[in-house]
Amino acid sequence: MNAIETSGLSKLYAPGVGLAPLNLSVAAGEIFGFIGPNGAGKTTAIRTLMGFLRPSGGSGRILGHDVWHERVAVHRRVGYLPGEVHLARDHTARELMGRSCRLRGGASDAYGLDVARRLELRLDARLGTLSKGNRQKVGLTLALMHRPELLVLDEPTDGLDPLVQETVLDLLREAGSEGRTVFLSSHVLSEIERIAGRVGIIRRGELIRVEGVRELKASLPQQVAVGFALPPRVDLMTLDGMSDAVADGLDFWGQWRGSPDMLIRALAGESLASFSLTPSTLEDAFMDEYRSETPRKEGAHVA
Ligand SMILES: Nc1ncnc2c1ncn2[C@@H]1O[C@H](COP(=O)(O)OP(=O)(O)OP(=O)(O)O)[C@@H](O)[C@H]1O
Repeated sequence: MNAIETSGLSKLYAPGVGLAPLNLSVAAGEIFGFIGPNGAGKTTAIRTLMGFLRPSGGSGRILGHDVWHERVAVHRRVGYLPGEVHLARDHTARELMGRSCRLRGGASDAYGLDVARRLELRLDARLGTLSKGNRQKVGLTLALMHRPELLVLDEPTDGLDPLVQETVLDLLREAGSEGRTVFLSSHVLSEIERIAGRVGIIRRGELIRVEGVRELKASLPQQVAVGFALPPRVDLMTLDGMSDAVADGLDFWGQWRGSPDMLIRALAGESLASFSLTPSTLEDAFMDEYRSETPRKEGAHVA
């Protein structure tokens, strides 16, 4: 059974605004990254999946439960981090964790305390006095503490400093290696690239691409930069697989699609001062997707 399965699940706030029919399957044990620019529909999709928004059409199942009709069961089984963490100001993280354990029939807080320690969370501070980043740490601890089989996280590293961001990525990787499923949205493409196996790109309410991170990156050209020590005999521009090439004296830049072997063989008899072949990042893939879009009318983005 897939951890997440949707069939035409949609949420329209107004005609053309919101989430277009979404068909998505996320297998148990996957780390799936959900990426898209501001206003693309990530939070709408996540809140609809969690049963906080009533779907306008279609259906969805989380761990086998209907996302709307069985949302109580979904909430019991999923570790959820909302995009904005709202907490009772007068309580402390320790109190919220205690309450969460009691609600689960006296579940242990041992792992939660470990997560809180790793995130350097101040357990006894009044939540109303905490900074945005520290509130985020509380939200993360509450989402992770019962080792749920599915984590649904809306921008988990938002507002955190780089060291804590690293810790969050470690925690999510660990969840993945324990066979648990992680579905996270992020603007920080480099972090999705480092932990996710697959990504879905959402644009203007529509899921436009779902692909493995490796495949997505492999489909992109690599950036070539060559500095020749002596005038070259080879004309790199004519190589099959080279595009967007520019030569300036002894310097050459271009985009290479193909195996590095071929390029290195072509350069074998040349005298080089420098050579680099830089793999594309998820950021490049994302920008590529966005550059290829045809402009549509502002405000009318969902079919
Ligand atoms: N309650 C609402 N009522 C009407 N329109 C809304 C509502 N919430 C969101 N929208 C609109 O739905 C679209 C998707 O918004 P959503 O917040 O899901 O995007 P997002 O991808 O999460 O954006 P961000 O990255 O900025 O958080 C946007 O056009 C937004 O203005």
